[in-house]
Amino acid sequence: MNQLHKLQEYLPASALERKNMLPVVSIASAASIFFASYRFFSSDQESKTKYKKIPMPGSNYPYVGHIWSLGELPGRTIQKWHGELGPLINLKMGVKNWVLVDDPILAQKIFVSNGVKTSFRSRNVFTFDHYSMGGMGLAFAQPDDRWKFSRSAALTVLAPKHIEKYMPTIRKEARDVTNRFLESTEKQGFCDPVEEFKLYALNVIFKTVAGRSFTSNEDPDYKKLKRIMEYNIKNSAWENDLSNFLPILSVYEYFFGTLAEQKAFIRDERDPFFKRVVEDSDIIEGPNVLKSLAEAGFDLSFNEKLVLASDIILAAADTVSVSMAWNICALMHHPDIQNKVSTEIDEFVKLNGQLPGLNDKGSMPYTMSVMKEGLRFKATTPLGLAHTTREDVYVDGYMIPKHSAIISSMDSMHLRADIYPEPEKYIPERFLNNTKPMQTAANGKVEDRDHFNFGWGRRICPGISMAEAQLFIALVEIFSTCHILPTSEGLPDTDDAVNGGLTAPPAPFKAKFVKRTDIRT
Ligand code: HEM
Repeated sequence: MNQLHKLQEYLPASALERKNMLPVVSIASAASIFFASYRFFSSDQESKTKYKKIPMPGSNYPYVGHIWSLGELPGRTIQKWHGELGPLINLKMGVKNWVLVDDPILAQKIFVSNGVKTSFRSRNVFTFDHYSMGGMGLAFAQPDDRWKFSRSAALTVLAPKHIEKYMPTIRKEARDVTNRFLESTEKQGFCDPVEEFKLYALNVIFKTVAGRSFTSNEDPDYKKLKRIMEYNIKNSAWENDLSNFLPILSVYEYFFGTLAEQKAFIRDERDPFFKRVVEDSDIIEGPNVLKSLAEAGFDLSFNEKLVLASDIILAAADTVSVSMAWNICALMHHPDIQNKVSTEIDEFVKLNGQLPGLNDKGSMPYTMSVMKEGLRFKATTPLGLAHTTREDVYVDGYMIPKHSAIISSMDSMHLRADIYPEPEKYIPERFLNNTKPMQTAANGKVEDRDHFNFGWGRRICPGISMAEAQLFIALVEIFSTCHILPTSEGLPDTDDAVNGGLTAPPAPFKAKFVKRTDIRT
């Protein structure tokens, strides 16, 4: 249960009506709001009145603002609010100001044209102080010189030419997960794609970063790493950082006990595990990202390497496994589309005598389109990773006050009918005219982007090519060998998602992976 759920149990929405609030809570909260208001309103008052007001949804309770109204899947609620109020909306999240955008052109202006002002991260105790050891690594560091150095290191070692080195690993893991699907279906009549893709994604990224992999999801080290990953993803989400939004709650830290527990988790679980990863990476045979850093001339301290390794594994594993699981969930509803992918692969094999590899993506437009449509159909991170601004930002007649979190509403952006006709339908053909590599599309003109899952500007995901390699090769391995069928329980519900913290995976579902008998050679 996250902090928000705990608090909502104690304080249901009805208790938040102004008349019901305890005076003491009111006074303390009012003090917090005053403090926050001072920060917002210290922005140039005069210029503020000249700018268009950013619409705000009505369900805004006293003191807590919109926190209570976001629901179990905030991305969905926010999508509804965008539908009612337009491409830019303003939420009051306790003392924090959130501005959300679902129009890519406007997002480009905010995150890219104003990138110098809008590339900060919020400074949370867990992510900044504990997880990133005071701003090391990439994901939660502020965009200072240290971050720039780590980012350039990551971009170098994750560039396509380096990824070539990891292709045998990706291929092997994709084959292994396919075999596990088939075996599990044979043994018990079904398999669990959400869980199996976790092992696939963690194995690939752990082998890439640290040179090691796991043989099964019973391996104690695998269980430990999975726990570290899940804990970090969950605790990096705003729902577990409530005292940042409602400072009054820091008084009640004992109520949650979360900060102390988070600090202990990093100290007692994350750090020892990753200390070993960094130490072993030098002596383990074969290529790995940590070795490549030194080979490419990036001299990072031990702790910088530890946080960077943790960042890459954390950012890569959950996102890739969630994206794959959603795509399979959608494809189960479309046997015709599965067949088209299989046919494209068969034709490639007939011509070339082998399965397509990374450099053959150009000959596989339909498979590329399926990969992209999977990412569009269900956004991996419904709210991306929030940026913050330290100065007022002026865009299209609006003023975004300094210290606001700026969020790309991924769910909503990917379901805009003006960009993606019939957005609720899974139609890979919509990408047949845009099959360029996702890295190229993401860094090109905004009008030519395929989708927006990898975020924006200076903080755009540095792992796009690695993600593409894993998603593409997994599709190739699976559909060169299998059909995916529903079990007797029926098809999975493509609307049934789970709040996983930063990501929103599909609710667990069962599938039958059956060996193809129609392979055309
Ligand atoms: C489908 C897979 C993936 C998705 C959807 C995804 C999405 C994202 C998003 C939305 C961000 C935040 C961008 C922003 O702030 O605007 C991000 C950041 C990041 N991603 Fe990915 N990612 C994926 C895979 C990967 C992989 C495979 C790696 C590494 C091998 C990776 C490494 C990172 C890192 C280190 C950051 C932090 C960058 C920074 O703050 O400077 N990601 N990713």
